[in-house]
Amino acid sequence: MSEVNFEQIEHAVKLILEAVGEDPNREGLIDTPKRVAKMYAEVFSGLNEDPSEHFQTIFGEDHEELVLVKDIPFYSMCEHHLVPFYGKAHVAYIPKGGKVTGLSKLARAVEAVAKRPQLQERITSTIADSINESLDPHGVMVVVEAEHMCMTMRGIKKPGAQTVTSAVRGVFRKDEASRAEVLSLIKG
Ligand SMILES: Nc1nc2c(ncn2[C@@H]2O[C@H](COP(=O)(O)OP(=O)(O)OP(=O)(O)O)[C@@H](O)[C@H]2O)c(=O)[nH]1
Ligand SMILES: [Zn+2]
Repeated sequence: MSEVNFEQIEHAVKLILEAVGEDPNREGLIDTPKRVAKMYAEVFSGLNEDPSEHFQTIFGEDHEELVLVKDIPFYSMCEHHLVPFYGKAHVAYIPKGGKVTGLSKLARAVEAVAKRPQLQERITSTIADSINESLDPHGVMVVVEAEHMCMTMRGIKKPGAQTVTSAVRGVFRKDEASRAEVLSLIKG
C-alpha cells in the first residue's frame, strides 16, 4: 500500500504554516498537517503503481481497428509548484494479434501516471509508452488537455488557458489520416 511517511509530511506542513506566519496550534489548523499528509498519500498514490500492471488483462479479440477512450478526467500535481493541473486524457490504440485490453484499464493507467508530481508532457508519453510496450499494438495515440493552476491562481494568471499535448507511437507516426481520425473523434 502507501509508502508515504505521514509523520514527515505532518512535520513539514507545520513548519510551512509557521514560516508563513500562521499559528499551527490554533483550533482551525491543529489537524491540518494530518489532513495534508493523508491528502498527499492519496494524490501521489501513483508513485507506487506501474501503469503497465493494468495491461495484464488481455482478451484474445481479433479487432485490429481503432479503440478510443476519450474524455478521461484526471487530476495531477505540477512538479514545479505542487499545485494541481487537471483536464482530460484521450487514449487511442490499434490492437495487434488479439491483444485487446479492458477499456477501464486505459483509464486506470491514466490515474496511475497522473497521481504523481508530474509534467503534462511526461503523463502523455508515459501512457503511450506503457501501452506500446505492454500490448505491442499497431499504434498508440494519447492526447491530454489540461489547465494548470500554477498558470491561473499565481504567476502569469491566465485562467482558461489550455495546454494540449500528444504522444504518437507506431502507425500514427507516419499515417496522418489515422491521426486526423482520432482528432476528429475526440472533437466529435
Ligand atoms: N513544460 C511544462 N511546463 C510546466 C508544466 N507545469 C508547469 N510548468 C511550467 O514550469 C515553469 C517553471 O518555471 P520557473 O521559471 O522555474 O518557475 P516560476 O518562476 O514559478 O515560473 P512562472 O510560472 O513563470 O512564474 C513555468 O513556466 C510553468 O508554467 C508542465 O506540465 N509542462
Ligand atoms: Zn507549476
